[in-house]
Amino acid sequence: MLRVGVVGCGAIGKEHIKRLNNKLQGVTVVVVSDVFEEGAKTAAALCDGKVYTDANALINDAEVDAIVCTSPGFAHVETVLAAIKAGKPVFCEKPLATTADDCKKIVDAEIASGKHLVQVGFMRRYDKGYIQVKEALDSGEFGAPLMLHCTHRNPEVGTDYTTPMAVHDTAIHEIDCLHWLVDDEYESAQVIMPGSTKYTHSELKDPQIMLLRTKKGICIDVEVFVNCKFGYDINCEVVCEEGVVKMPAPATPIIRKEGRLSTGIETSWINRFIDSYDVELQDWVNSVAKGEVNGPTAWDGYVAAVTADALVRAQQSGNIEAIVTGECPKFYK
Ligand SMILES: NC(=O)c1ccc[n+]([C@@H]2O[C@H](COP(=O)([O-])OP(=O)(O)OC[C@H]3O[C@@H](n4cnc5c(N)ncnc54)[C@H](O)[C@@H]3O)[C@@H](O)[C@H]2O)c1
Ligand SMILES: O[C@H]1[C@H](O)[C@@H](O)[C@H](O)[C@@H](O)[C@H]1O
Repeated sequence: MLRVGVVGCGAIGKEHIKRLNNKLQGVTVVVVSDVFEEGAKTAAALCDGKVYTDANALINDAEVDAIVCTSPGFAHVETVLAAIKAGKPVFCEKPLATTADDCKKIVDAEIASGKHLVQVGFMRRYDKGYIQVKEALDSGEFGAPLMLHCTHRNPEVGTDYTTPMAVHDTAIHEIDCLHWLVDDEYESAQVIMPGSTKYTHSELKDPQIMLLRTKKGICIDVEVFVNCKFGYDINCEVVCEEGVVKMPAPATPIIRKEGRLSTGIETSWINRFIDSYDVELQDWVNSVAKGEVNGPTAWDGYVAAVTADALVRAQQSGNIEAIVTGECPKFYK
């Protein structure tokens, strides 16, 4: 039985504690920590776990075999580096860190440790819909992919959410999964800002159109609209030489009522990707037992952060910005 400690007991921390303890096999949460003690106590009640307010105490607790890091992005680097230092596997929610420099520190520390310890929570690689699109593209039946049209819409975000977060908190999911989908690397980034919705504030331009070009010349547009009001709406359509492949949305009943034909739209990430989180974390638990990392690695987290940095520069400059990640180290091949 893998004994896990969870660092950060907010929204997704509590979701992961429940799934690790009640749904998944071969794992149990024994300790939780949060800088906010009351939050940690509430989460501990979900798993009958021990409580710390200091993440380092949790990481170095002899009862903890592996760590799940679900604190805010800015706090990830410290926890992941401490886990590597302790020689313990760590599943880190996205983003791995909020800057490429911090992700590089994690990559360097993991390579120096000589052990594969870090997995990043890019759960879309485990999503049934994206996997179906990938299988279709990999079959070669549709020819080469030429363009991707994507949307990432949230009903609303908190008032502390700012323009760069549209990249490193939200579009980071597309940044990771789209180049994986088409098996290519990014070359450049650009951001176009339409007029903003009345539901935003002075520190957040919303919506934004993010454009990515890959080395093979594939052009990707991602609409990020985090106060769209109507739902949690994730779409991805790949235009190929010989057809178009569109990701299916999870099915909901089709209703006929009062002269209207309608179907539901998810309103939260919790439900939209609920199956992906289960599959992702079960895969992590299984691979940790074998001393492996099967899912997205620290290098994937670093590549995403370099791309995110270019998009943030593009938000500020209005120009096309280069994306240069360098060669993938042998350790991750
Ligand atoms: N994969 C996904 O779809 C997905 C969905 C939601 C959130 N996330 C990611 O999960 C992380 C947490 O997001 P959330 O929505 O649960 O945030 P949240 O604000 O609800 O929770 C964060 C928690 O961490 C605590 N915290 C802050 N600093 C800490 C520190 N240094 N050490 C320990 N705890 C600390 C806070 O008190 C809070 O309880 C973020 O990185 C976010 O991007 C991923
Ligand atoms: O942390 C959340 C989460 O990653 C969601 O999947 C994304 O849609 C939100 O924009 C982000 O704030």
